[in-house]
Amino acid sequence: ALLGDKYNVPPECMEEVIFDYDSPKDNSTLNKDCVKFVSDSYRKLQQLINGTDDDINYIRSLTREGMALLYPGSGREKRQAALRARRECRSLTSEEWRRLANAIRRLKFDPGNRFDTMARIHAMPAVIANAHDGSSILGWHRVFLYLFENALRRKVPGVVLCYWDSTIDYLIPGPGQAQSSSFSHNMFGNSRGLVRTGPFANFPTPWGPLRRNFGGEGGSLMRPHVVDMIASDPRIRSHGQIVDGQGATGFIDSMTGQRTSLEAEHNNAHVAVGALMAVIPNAAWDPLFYFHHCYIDYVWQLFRRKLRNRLGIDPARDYLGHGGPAHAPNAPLLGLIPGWRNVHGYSNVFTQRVYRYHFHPVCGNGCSGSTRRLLYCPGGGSRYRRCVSNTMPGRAQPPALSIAGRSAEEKFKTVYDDPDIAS
Ligand SMILES: N[C@@H](CC1=CC(=O)C(=O)C=C1)C(=O)O
Repeated sequence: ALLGDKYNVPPECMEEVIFDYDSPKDNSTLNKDCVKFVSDSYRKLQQLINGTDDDINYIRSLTREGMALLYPGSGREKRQAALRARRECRSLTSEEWRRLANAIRRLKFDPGNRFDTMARIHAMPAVIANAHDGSSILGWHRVFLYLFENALRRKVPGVVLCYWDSTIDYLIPGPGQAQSSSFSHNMFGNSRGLVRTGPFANFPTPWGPLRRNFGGEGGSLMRPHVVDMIASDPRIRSHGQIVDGQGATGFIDSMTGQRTSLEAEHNNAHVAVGALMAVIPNAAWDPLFYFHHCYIDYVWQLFRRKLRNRLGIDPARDYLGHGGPAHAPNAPLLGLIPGWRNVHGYSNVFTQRVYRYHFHPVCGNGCSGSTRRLLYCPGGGSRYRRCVSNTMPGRAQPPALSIAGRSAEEKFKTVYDDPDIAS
């Protein structure tokens, strides 16, 4: 378990990290060295993210709460709740989506603007180096999404993040991706220019009102066959093949013969959305960032599940440290939970104790039970045939799958064994 790990917070200091040592009642009983360890960690964090006292107090309470949820059994936590179920955003009911979008709006517009506090963590130079272009990208963003989700749940109890499976938009035939129902007022808002529709319309950012530039800067949405390879091809069996950075190898995309990785595909989707999303220090100001990263975390979970169930490899022990010193296994996981090292982002604890994923929308699960007519099943093929995004009314395209989508499904149709992913 993580708690006993020699690189973690000293086990005798867990109480101090998790619980509020500032309260007079508790303070007398705490180990003074641990109190120092914790306050030093937060002081460093404050310098790192250039935060105000107010920011840092907020992050401090968020990380404490996060630790207490991750480690039930330390005595004072609530009874363990059911795992949060993260789903594809378009399969939420209108009411579920409204509540989630509202939580994001409140995080942004309630006093304190914690939405921007979180975005600034992702933007700091040392964090950028730790969280991109190497092994730690996956774990760093997993922990970040977890804290962000907890922040949303403080605004609207019970909300759970959803993921944007952009392969569903990729599969729109012809040039219709920018008119995908993802970019309607019902979902993420328009894909080009100032975002004027949907719940994030006119979101203020340090670079002016939120804008997107879909398709204007190159890139590509997530490609279905690449996701299917990561999820199921037994030759992709090491984290070194799905991240970038020094020492990482990637894998050969069977369709193009080019080398790629999950990280590279993820970059391409950032660039496809364009504007703020295309630039690392700006990206987390577009709420789409969180839905896209939730999908990357989902695909990582498919990969982890393959490692464990099909290849007998514990994903938590496959932290390889590609990408240079900031990605070394025991280098600090910056900007998040004090005392954590990069390896801790690969822990199994999140999907064992906090959340699980619903399988992405395919014909065999009724497009994940979606009722909002944002998706359709193209018919034919196996039950794992992906649902496809509708385009906005009046701009409908004839339903047909791209060649890439169809051949990938034929090749990998038997490999998704259990449509609902427990851990
Ligand atoms: N800068 C990356 C894309 C990108 C990656 C990120 O992780 C991000 O947050 C924002 C953008 C590229 O050009 O390929």
